[in-house]
Amino acid sequence: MADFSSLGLSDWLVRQCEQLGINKPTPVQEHCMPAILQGRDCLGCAKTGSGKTAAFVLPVLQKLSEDPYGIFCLVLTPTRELAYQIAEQFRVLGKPLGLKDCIIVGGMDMVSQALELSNQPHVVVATPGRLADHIRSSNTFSMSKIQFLIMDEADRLLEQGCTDFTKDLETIMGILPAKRQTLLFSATLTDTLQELKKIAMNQPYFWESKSETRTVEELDQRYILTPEKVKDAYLVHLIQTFTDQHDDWSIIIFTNTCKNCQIITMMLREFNFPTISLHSMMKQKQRFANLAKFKASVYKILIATDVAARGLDIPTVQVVINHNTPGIPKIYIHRVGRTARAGRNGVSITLVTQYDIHLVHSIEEQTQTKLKEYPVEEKEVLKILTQVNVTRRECEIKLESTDFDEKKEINKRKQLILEGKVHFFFSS
Ligand SMILES: Nc1ncnc2c1ncn2[C@@H]1O[C@H](COP(=O)(O)OP(=O)(O)OP(=O)(O)O)[C@@H](O)[C@H]1O
Repeated sequence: MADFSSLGLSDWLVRQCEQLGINKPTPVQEHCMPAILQGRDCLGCAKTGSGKTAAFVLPVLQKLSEDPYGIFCLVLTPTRELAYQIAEQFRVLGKPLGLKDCIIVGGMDMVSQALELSNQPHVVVATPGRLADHIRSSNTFSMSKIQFLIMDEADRLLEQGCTDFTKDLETIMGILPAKRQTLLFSATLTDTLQELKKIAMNQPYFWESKSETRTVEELDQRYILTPEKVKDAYLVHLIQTFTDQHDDWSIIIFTNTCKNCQIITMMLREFNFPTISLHSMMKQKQRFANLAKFKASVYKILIATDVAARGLDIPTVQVVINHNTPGIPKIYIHRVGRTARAGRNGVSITLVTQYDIHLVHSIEEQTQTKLKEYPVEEKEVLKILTQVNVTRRECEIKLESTDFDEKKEINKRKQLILEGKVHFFFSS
């Protein structure tokens, strides 16, 4: 198997990798890095936790060290937390270079970001919306000489989901030079491959990990069939069992809405579980603070919406619980990919109601994996059912007495105004 030197990396970068325990290239690194170093565009599709970030960070740092200037590289990514994580990889691996990076994401102060942008950082890591805002509102920085455009979670950036990046991407592409290298990475590129090939036009090198399944072998994928009303009791029972058995485990629980995320967090706290939440209705500083506390294992349980489904790399996460069955198999692949990363083992448990069975079938079809039933002592679950449901109801009432729904409405309207769909702030 190749080592990093034989792939074309300089000794200083190989040493940096070794310091981080990155000794042998993973397949996505082994295949994509030489192509990138040769100056080709690259589309890399490899499973979750397989080292895609280093597959683009390392060759960019290598090229940057040969001809350092700012702004050399732009990385786009769909979520703010992911932008910080990617910037950190650049910073740690690029330390000997004195790398200057700059993170441009929504929810943070725009003035200080503008100042940082004008200081010509080597690498800018951004979410599309905020970067497009800067481009529209200021002329104090130029990206006309960037050598690399990287889209991490590229399929998400291009798909027209609830957050549609199309307009912002058009604005960004408008200021980038045509002569550049474009690198696109994701665990789920194939659905949007044709669109992505239009962005990476420079004879793109395409690499996809060959495997029968789309999830990693180290992941034990389970389901529990449950009536809707018993879901929370199963959840409490599962967490109780895991925390009784393991001191060092962290758990991520994915929920379908911000409100549900908030209620489940409140409910689990009533049962004295060390729980913290992450969703888009929270202030950005709070989001970062909560994630940092979870990463540091101050809190062992993170309740999150799909804002945390992609890319986050937290090695202590041993269990992912899907409180709802994801309607889109791709979302399932990213959610369960928060565990069993970099060769570690992990378990995912999806709570499935009778109305979700067809969703499980399409997940199984897409991932080419059969989910196995997770054995649970039903008697134990039924013992706590009433207490759990009463606690949940109490939490719902508590949340209703706050301005949570009102805030949600205001956020929605702000979004519509920003998208130009409404031109004034009306009151209902
Ligand atoms: N060659 C390597 N050897 C060992 N560990 C590695 C190697 N390359 C990367 N890693 C580690 O593997 C973990 C997962 O890498 P990374 O976050 O880049 O995965 P990914 O492929 O981007 O996953 P996702 O699709 O979920 O975003 C990280 O902690 C990273 O430091």
